[in-house]
Amino acid sequence: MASHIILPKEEEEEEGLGVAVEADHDSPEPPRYQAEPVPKALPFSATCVRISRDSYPNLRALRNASAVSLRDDDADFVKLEEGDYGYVLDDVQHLTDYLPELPTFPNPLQDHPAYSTVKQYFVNADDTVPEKVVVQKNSPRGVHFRRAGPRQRVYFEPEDVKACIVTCGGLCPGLNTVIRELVCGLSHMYNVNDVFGIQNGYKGFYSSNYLPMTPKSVNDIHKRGGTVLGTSRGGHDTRKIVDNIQDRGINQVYIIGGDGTQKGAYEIFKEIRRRGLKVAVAGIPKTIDNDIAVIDKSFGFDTAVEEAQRAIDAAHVEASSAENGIGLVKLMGRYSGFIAMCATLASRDVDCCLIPESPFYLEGEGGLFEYIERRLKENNHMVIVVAEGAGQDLIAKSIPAADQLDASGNKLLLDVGLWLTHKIKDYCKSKKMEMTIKYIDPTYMIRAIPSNASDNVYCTLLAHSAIHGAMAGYSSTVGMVHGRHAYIPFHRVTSTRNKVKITDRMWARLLSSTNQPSFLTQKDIDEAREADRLANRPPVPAGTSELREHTEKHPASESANGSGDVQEPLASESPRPHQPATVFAATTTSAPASSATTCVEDSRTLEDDMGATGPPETPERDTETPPQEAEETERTKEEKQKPEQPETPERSEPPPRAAEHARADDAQPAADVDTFNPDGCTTPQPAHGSEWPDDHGSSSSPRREKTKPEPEPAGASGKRPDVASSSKFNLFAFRSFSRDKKKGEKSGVALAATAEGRAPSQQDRPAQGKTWEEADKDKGKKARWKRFWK
Ligand SMILES: Nc1ncnc2c1ncn2[C@@H]1O[C@H](COP(=O)(O)OP(=O)(O)OP(=O)(O)O)[C@@H](O)[C@H]1O
Ligand SMILES: O=P(O)(O)OC[C@H]1O[C@](O)(CO)[C@@H](O)[C@@H]1O
Ligand SMILES: [Mg+2]
Repeated sequence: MASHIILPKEEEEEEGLGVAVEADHDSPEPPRYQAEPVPKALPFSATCVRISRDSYPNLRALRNASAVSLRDDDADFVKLEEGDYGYVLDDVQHLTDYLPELPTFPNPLQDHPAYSTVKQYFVNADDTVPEKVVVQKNSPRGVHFRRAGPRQRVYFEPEDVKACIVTCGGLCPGLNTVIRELVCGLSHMYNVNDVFGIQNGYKGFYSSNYLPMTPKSVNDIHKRGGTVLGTSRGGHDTRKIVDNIQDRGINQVYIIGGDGTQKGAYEIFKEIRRRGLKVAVAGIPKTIDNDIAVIDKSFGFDTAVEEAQRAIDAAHVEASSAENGIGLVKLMGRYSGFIAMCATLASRDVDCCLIPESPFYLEGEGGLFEYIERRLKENNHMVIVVAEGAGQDLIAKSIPAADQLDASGNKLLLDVGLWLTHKIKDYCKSKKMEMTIKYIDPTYMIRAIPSNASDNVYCTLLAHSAIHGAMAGYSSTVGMVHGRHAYIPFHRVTSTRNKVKITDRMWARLLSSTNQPSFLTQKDIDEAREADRLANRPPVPAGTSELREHTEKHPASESANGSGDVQEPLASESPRPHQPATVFAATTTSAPASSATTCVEDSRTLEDDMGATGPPETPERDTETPPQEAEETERTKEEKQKPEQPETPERSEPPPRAAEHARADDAQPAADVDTFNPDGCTTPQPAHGSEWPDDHGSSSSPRREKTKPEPEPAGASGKRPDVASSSKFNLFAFRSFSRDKKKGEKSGVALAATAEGRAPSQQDRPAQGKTWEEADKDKGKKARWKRFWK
């Protein structure tokens, strides 16, 4: 009888693919691995084709490989391996890359009573995880990452391992769980008992005693917030750190921290490699802001979003208990507004969410003040959520303050919550509006709590993945990519930052959930699209001159080369004209429901702008044409074709504003098409790779108590129509259009006559011997010929 062990997805394995320890519990037990003659283990990396980006021979593969710009010195550490069908592995560093003759040992897990019963517990050495799971026919395929997990052969004997753990940067729920699971995992899985804690971040390597850690000493720490090891910013001195690692005989370094910390880990690894030390470096990404690139989400993020609900609930209670009450909640998010966005979507009590990625303005049509006034009139109260990095450009204008940096070089932010509170108060006073505003800042309270159940599980798996990787000789960051754990090269997570994409579906869902104005001008939208396009450009060759040229050309992508710590929020420099864009890409407003043809074309254009390389109906491009060029050619083609389009009433050019409406509206039905995701992770995704639930934007949630008035028809009052309601209007229009079209399939001619308010005449009837459908076709043909000769 086979034993039934229910495994988390990470451990599940397709039969036959893995290198089985036990192929089948019913079959006689196969001989133990060490009983067989052990071939000299050849790590996969040793078989890799090492390709520098300067000399990359195949442009197509290069384009598919990466949208990441690299610094020259980072390019030396890139290990790309090409396979068939555009497969590219962006591999991680391995000890044998610089110490080729290292001996290997059987993994002690094979004799472990807990693990040896598990079918195929060891991952196949060739298993990889794709960076992109949603691709189009002609779009770049992205790269693959090495799958995390235990290997059959390891590069350390348990009794030789001396491991250390350090936590750096800001706090985050789950830090203690990761520490605990590293200590327990090393001990329980690999019999490693020499584990030390480094106190107070990077500087602890050279300025504090190392703390011995045992499973017993860490047993309960996951129930506490913060980090038992202490943390700090600044103090990264690569040479001193590696001197200490070397002097103390440490050979596995586990580094838990955010983007800055991972950059530090990379520097440590490079120095270790330069010195030829047999030391594995494992980075475990930590950030409450969820701003680390590539990975689905960072640990502690779920806990933070959950805890933020309590603050939002309190704000809602305060606001709804007062006349014209406003509850304002500030949440963390220096450059990325994920916590604010997800807490807003989860709560349904929020009327407005402001994040660093989406610039906003206060006064004038479509501004925040106008919206507040309207919302209070409609509902008597409102809740605003603001991410700490939002509106920094606006504050800087009204409170001139010298830019200050923390010890790690991060910009210190001004308190947007306090500033907004005063601004709103002043505005209401000037309008003689009675109101009460309560400002809640729960930021540090959220960060300080222990992690919730799902984060605890995630932390455990991350710790285990890190241990398996280090034991197998890899140096990398670990993380979940589309629900599978992977080893990700350091350069991948340090060269870009994960941000909310305001041109993506998730932000559109938020806008339609809150009904807030998008605050975006057409310029903002264009800039955001351009940024998306740049993020999806082919990689920049490592050659200095080309890189420099590229960086000068595209300053927006500067942050992508990893040169600067601070990345300004998108479009923050642009002055905020008091003219709102009347649309937000895929969600907005009212328009004539007739332009179905434009619908197809424009939604395609939208997809193009967001990084897709072309519509399915376009002929396949020459694979060697760089996508930017190809895209431009495509656009030029389209533009050239435009004047030749027939001047039917549906296709006549609307005035600029109406054209925007039409474009956004027309994109609406196509909004179900997933937007292209050049970074592999624009919005955090739930574990197991499923899409975000599509009903985030639904206003019918039982939790949403407030009633929203029915939208006025577009243009009726000259006011900007509500985003969500007008989207529904458009969806309705689209549906009725489809219904009509179906009927028209029976007889468009007859239908046209009916629409004109007359019975189908003899003229409308099909010619003798012809069906209604054939008559329709004939009519279409005639019209086309007419247009052609014209
Ligand atoms: N480019 C870099 N090179 C080497 N070390 C760095 C670099 N950037 C930051 N560090 C070091 O990493 C540590 C943590 O950095 P930082 O304070 O920016 O926090 P973080 O890891 O980004 O976490 P978070 O921002 O989520 O709180 C600091 O000790 C800092 O000195
Ligand atoms: O006050 P500290 O410790 O510098 O941390 C504040 C920063 O840390 C973060 O939580 C990132 O870890 C940011 O959201 C925030 O700006
Ligand atoms: Mg950081």
